[in-house]
Amino acid sequence: MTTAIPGAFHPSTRLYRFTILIFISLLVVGSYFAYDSIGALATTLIKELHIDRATIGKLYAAYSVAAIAIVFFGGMLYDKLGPRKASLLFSCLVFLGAVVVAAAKTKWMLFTGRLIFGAGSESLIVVQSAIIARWFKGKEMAMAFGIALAISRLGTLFAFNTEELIADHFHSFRTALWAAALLCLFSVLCNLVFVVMDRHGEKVLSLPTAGAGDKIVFSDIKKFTSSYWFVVLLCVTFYSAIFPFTDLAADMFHDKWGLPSVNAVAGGFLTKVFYNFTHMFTTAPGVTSIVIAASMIFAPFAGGLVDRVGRRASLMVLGSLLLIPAHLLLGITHWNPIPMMVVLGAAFVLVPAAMWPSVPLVVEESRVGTAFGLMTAIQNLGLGLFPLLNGWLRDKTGTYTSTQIMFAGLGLLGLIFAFLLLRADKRHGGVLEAGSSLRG
Ligand SMILES: N[C@@H](Cc1c[nH]cn1)C(=O)NCC(=O)O
Repeated sequence: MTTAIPGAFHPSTRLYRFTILIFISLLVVGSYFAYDSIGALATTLIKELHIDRATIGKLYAAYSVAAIAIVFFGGMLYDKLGPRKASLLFSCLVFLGAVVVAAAKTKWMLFTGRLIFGAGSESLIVVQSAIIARWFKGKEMAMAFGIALAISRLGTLFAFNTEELIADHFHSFRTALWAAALLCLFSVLCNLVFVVMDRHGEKVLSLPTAGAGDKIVFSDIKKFTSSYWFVVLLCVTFYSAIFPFTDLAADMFHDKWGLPSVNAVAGGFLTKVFYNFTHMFTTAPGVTSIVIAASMIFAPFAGGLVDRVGRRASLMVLGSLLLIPAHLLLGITHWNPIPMMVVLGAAFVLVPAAMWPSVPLVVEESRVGTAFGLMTAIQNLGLGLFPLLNGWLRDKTGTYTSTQIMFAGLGLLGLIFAFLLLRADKRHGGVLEAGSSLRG
């Protein structure tokens, strides 16, 4: 009798797992790009559509309202439909939402598009997290989350560094919004590759199939431990101090530091893109994207570190702490903003790299989709409310000082929740603080 040796691209190999990871990361690149198209184009949209900053905030709020309404059910749908059907459903919804935004002739159509887009996009991010847990639990999970975050955030980085350029080059902000829709279509195509690979892997490795989880009932939520709830509270305060800030940061750098929206340079479109990317420290959207760029470079390394040494709760304490001085200094001084943006980028590595992979460690496997869904729904309460407050405070006071103090306050709240998480984790056996060597 001969024993078959698995080939180099057998589903049990690292190569197969990491190839799947690339495609499930590309699955959300389009939606990350489209999400921040609005913030990246804020200065142009305000001018061309005659809207105020509060309306920019409202477009983000519309996204989050839809997400709050649907994302929890999206998590449950993942547990019911399984990764393939759920990801296809939501990536098509993302594409549809982006098309409606790009084609919008009225303000109401723009809001409808953001609602459809938000319903699909946040559910898709939940599905992405659950798929990573499916393929990487007990292996290189934090590193996988780190790589996925880094690749997904490519969408954000490109949005901030190309959207104004596309609008400027083609003399139309609408072309920039169509570029976002096109990238969402690319993500649907990446989804199809994932579907084929996941189906094959499921057969060969006997992975749990759709609907294998127990029936989800609302009362199950009561079974989540205090560690889970502190992770959720930290998630909402931490992300409220990052994304609602970047939504209008390009406008702040334009307004307070006088940075231009694009660097005017002669040549073709690609020359302009290349020049603006390599001079990102000199434009308002470029400086905004420093938070994203810094986080992208370090996310996979931070993930690898978390897998080895653990200390998830401690890293969340450190990351939350960094937010406070960075936001305060941006608000109350006219110092060069670049160092503060790099510090925010460091926080934006530490907390997410430790936080997202903590969820599968503190909830039962069959509840992972629901747990991510619930966490993302609650996160969106902040992602919906704080862009509104940010825009409204800026319109009312004429400066961004008060909004920066608000973001520093959110950092302080996050720090308190991170300390409470550290204490709760000690009571629950220290699973979050343990590294791979401790867990065996
Ligand atoms: N729920 C998302 C929000 C988002 C940002 N850009 C597009 N969607 C999220 O929290 N993503 C995780 C991250 O750290 O980027």
